[in-house]
Amino acid sequence: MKIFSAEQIYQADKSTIQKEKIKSEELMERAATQLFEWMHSRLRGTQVKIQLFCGIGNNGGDGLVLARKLNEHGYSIKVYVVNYSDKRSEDFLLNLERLKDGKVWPDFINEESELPKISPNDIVVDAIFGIGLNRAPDEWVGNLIKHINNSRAFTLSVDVPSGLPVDRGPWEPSYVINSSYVLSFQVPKLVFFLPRTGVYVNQWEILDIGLDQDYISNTETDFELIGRPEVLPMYRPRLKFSHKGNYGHSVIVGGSYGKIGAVQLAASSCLSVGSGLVTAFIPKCGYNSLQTAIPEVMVLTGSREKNISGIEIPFEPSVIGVGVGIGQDDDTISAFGTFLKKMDSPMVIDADGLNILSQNPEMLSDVPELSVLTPHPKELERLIGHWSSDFEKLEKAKTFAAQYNLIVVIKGAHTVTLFNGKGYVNTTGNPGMATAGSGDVLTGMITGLIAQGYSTVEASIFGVYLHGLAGDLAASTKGYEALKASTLVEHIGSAFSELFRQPEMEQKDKS
Ligand SMILES: NC(=O)C1=CN([C@@H]2O[C@H](COP(=O)(O)OP(=O)(O)OC[C@H]3O[C@@H](n4cnc5c(N)ncnc54)[C@H](O)[C@@H]3O)[C@@H](O)[C@H]2O)[C@@H](O)CC1
Ligand SMILES: Nc1ncnc2c1ncn2[C@@H]1O[C@H](COP(=O)(O)OP(=O)(O)O)[C@@H](O)[C@H]1O
Ligand SMILES: [K+]
Repeated sequence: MKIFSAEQIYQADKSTIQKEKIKSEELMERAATQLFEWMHSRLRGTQVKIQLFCGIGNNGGDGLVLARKLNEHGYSIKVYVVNYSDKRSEDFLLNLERLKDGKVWPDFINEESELPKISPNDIVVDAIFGIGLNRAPDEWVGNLIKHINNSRAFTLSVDVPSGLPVDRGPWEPSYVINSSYVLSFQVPKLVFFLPRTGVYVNQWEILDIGLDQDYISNTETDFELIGRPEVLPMYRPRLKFSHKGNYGHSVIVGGSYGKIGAVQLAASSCLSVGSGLVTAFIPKCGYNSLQTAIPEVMVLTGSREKNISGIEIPFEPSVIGVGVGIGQDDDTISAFGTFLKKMDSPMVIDADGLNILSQNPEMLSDVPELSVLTPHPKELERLIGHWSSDFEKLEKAKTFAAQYNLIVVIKGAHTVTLFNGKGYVNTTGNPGMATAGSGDVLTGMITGLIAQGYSTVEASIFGVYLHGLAGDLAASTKGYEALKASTLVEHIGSAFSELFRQPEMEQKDKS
């Protein structure tokens, strides 16, 4: 699903209004009717107190239309207009009159007003600011936002949490609504998925307000949300008369004394994702444990006992995944540098492989083009330097990826794969995956997919999605805390099956 910028959403709005020959107030009515139906279908007339806080722009206008409809259906409502500016939008004004026609008179809140009482049992509708927010809210508005947050009432945000800009970090982090649920119009917003801004969004849902489909399909976006519909077409089926030679020979290079488990995890996930053959290249100390732990994996050892001091692979592998547990011994660093110079087909580089690159940036130009780098945020910072917001991070990482023609997979709660100026935002995964070795599993999975003929960018997007899905399936039986990286590997098979589960079966499972 495409993730639009604010400008693109305004364009989609305009294009819909022109094409359908409707007025903007009709689009507002349509959007707010969706909000109302969402609430009504859940509340079914329950007499809970609903406090609506509406700004003076179109986000506030949506709130006023919602208030009118709730009132018409007998809900117990209280409407506040947060009067932060005298530049009220036309559709806001129109709907203010319509609300008054229904005998609902909002209270106007300004700098001098007392903060209204909000009980934790109330429902708050947050329609103060939408995507039009373009500067820091005034202090008194910020204080009202803090007051709403402190109330602990269920807070339903219209389109976006108020105070959260959609194209940058917030000016003042405490002046943003902590939303229990965001009903976002037509398209998800990038800020929902980034670590510093996603924290304001507990849950979100898209309401389809029927914006111009042609505009939506023909407009290129900088980011795309990756769900099942996006990954399914990438899947490469296994053929009936195929043999192991058809699915590639992966090599995992890594490990050092005390960190052989990283290779074990990467190699077993590489096999589980379908690589035809897998060989591990490790220091001697890991030989027995690895051979015992995974009989299916072949093992090559270097000349040293405790670390890798030279990388010699006596055959032509389909792909190499390098770096997990490899350490940063001086000899390992120079072995890695020499190895990069020799290699010209894309590889997957993780963990200490990335740290070696950060400390020896001259090696970066030897990394084969279209290789996949899989940093967690700390490793990324070592590669591209410090950032002051998620947006700056993404920009810097995009520039870095373009400079070396690489794929950069920024791991996290919503892993973002960057390639060719575009970001692919993953939707699977859970906090149970914040555990030792889960990154090693991802490295093995991406490597194993490339071995089978997936392009490196597809392997990254598909691998990240499948890795998160394996995590979600694992968490559904193990819970978050007990989830171990090896449990992820065990769930790769069911993650594949889950990809093809039919929607009817989902319905059945829910009942
Ligand atoms: N296609 C869509 O997605 C639709 C969007 N609509 C609504 O329209 C909203 C956008 O409306 P607007 O463009 O009117 O903007 P907002 O309602 O988000 O903000 C109101 C206005 O306040 C001003 N402002 C911005 N930051 C401020 C600050 N810190 N202090 C004081 N004033 C500030 C700006 O001039 C802005 O236009 C969306 O979020 C959505 O709720 C719907 O009404 C119709 C369809
Ligand atoms: N809160 C989270 N939600 C979803 N996925 C997560 C979360 N925390 C970590 N992950 C995933 O787990 C993996 C962790 O990788 P990494 O930090 O390299 O771990 P390790 O070095 O221990 O292998 C990444 O793929 C990341 O996206
Ligand atoms: K809002």
